[in-house]
Amino acid sequence: MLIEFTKMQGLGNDFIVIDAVNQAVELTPEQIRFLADRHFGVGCDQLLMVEKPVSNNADFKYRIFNADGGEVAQCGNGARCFARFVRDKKLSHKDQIIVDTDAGQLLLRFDGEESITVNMGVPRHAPEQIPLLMDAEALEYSVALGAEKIEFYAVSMGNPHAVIRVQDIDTASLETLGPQLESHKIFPQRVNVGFMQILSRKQINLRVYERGAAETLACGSGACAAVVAGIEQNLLDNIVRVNLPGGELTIEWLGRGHPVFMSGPAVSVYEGQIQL
Ligand SMILES: N[C@H](CCC[C@H](N)C(=O)O)C(=O)O
Repeated sequence: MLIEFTKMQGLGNDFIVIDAVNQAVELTPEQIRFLADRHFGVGCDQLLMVEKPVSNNADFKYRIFNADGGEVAQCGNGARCFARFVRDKKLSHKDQIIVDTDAGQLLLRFDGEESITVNMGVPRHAPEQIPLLMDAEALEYSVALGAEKIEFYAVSMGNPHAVIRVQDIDTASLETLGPQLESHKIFPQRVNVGFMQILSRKQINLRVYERGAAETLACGSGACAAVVAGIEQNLLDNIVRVNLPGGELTIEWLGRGHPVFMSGPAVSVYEGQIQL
């Protein structure tokens, strides 16, 4: 099977994007792991499949696969790259695109040439992803990891996130705490782990150890989760600049019951073909 793809990135979070509207593509988890491999394959954090919509009011469906081959329901940086992809490929000329995902519908808007804004939906109450959320009022949870007691905020953006507040992201123990929390038994579907350093009520630094991909240069849904955590704990205002290792995102959230908006860039790097 010859597959045509576009390599894309959003703040260094990188993707293989495949048009599965105009080419018949079915990939096994093993094939996705091969494509994502940075030595033996193309290399990416996630692989995105662009498909025909499932809803009458949507323009497309898009599916997300982590580098470990697992399918997931949400990807913020991927949503922006998806929008750039369908415009560059002339699959849509609209300024606003509705896309079906396994986390519900997303609305994407082009803000001029550089930036794309995604309505990421309302933070979900998802006890199947995060059973702790059954205690809906708790703002913070804790878990013992070795001799340490780790406190975190938990939220689903359609995908599960645990947000740990740290004094300095450069000295945060992502390499140890990331994998330990990612696959901890309190997260039956595993979890993305964000490490948030609050600089002011309008700005944070963030690093994310992603489920199924390890640390990435940026995580859009992780940026949304971190801002929700900060606002819920009355530490942040409604519009926040999130500084990630790969660049900046602007996140806006008006509070419970409201959707989270994420704005940032999306870049096509090169076109490719690969024989599977
Ligand atoms: N690792 C995530 C999927 C990719 C999310 C991230 N790349 C983003 O930009 O939101 C998960 O397993 O839920």
